[in-house]
Amino acid sequence: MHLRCNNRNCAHTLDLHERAVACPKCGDLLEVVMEAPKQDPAQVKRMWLERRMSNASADRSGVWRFRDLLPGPYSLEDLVTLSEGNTPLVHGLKTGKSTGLDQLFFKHLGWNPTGCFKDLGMTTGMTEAKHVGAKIVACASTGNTSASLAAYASRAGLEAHVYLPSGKISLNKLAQALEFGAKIVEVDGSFDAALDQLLNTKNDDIYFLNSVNPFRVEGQKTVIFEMMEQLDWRVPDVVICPGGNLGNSAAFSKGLEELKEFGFIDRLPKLVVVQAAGANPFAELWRTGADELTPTEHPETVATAIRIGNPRSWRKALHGVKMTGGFVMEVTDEEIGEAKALIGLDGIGCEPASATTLAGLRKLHAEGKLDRDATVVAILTGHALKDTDYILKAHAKANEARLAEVNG
Ligand SMILES: Cc1ncc(COP(=O)(O)O)c(C=O)c1O
Ligand SMILES: N[C@@H](CCOP(=O)(O)O)C(=O)O
Repeated sequence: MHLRCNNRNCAHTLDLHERAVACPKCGDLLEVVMEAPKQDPAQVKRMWLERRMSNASADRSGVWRFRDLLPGPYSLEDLVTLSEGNTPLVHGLKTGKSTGLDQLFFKHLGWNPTGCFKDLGMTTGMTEAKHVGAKIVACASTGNTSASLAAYASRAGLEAHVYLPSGKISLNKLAQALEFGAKIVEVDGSFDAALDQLLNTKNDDIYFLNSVNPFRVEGQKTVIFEMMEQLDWRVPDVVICPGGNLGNSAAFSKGLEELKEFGFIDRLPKLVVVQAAGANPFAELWRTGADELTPTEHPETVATAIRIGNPRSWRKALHGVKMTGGFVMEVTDEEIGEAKALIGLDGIGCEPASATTLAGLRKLHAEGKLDRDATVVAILTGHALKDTDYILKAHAKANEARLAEVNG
């Protein structure tokens, strides 16, 4: 197992535990090159399931029970874990009807310890940070990464610094970062500016834990392993997820590629990535077929988690979308709001960014592009209570409209 530059023309390799987030030769992102497990896929699948029944801390984690396809080896006592993962696949009822799909499932990653998928990448990233002797861990964030980093850092006994676009993140997420003891650095400008500022910080004591860190991607790819297990290894037709900084899309692509390469599955679902229309550089790249991504200078959307103009993992994500025969699309804030309300009425709930998935599916259905018999897994990335301000404002607006109707 080692690190390799993601640029196939460079393919520079580094030792697995070298502390780098970019290739020292060409500056592209790095990835962990995984080796096939020693046992055959059927044996590994059985082992993964059996671990769910075990009481050992490493096995209770819905990330580390897949450790045969994760970086390591780490001593099991050294894993920084909060028993993340093991999130359900929930059948979409009203939401299914609204998309004409009988087999619509939500993989709800918002039901993780800090209410977001970031925990899956943070357990692997923080374990590696501890392994290489880091003292300070840091990230830029639209809110969720900072909450998760803060929680896992306190679990690991490390100092957490979080760089946040001032006044631009949900207070619920800020409250989490404070609760878990992070040091807050407010940055004037967008998330992209905050990430630039952090990445340009010349401080060797700081260990970066945004999804540009390949160890984050490793944990997040286990979503695919768990989803396949829950579907009894029947490959769905579509996996649809929101696109912000594109760490998740990159991770899902890697998870799918490894399962296919190592003989766990024999075909791939289409990976569909949905962006908000006001923060859509990846959707634009897809639409125009350009070779390079042009960042959106002033990204704007109600879905603050994906208010991102310069997604760093776009090359990895593009590889995955192309490899699976998928595509990239965008939805408006209004469409996000309608979809979010429907997910709420299904008794599930999610934060605005997550609702891009259902909004995308509703759009595809309206265009006649969804097959009723298709099995579709929509990835919900954050819990409903992550952005209560959005919910209260949306309901105040709905009440005003109702009152206006009653009063003629
Ligand atoms: C709730 C939520 N959904 C979606 C995303 C987008 O994920 P990614 O940045 O991995 O594309 C983020 C953060 O970026 C998020 O916090
Ligand atoms: N939505 C994210 C943005 C950056 O996340 P990362 O996964 O690239 O670290 C957040 O919550 O900050």
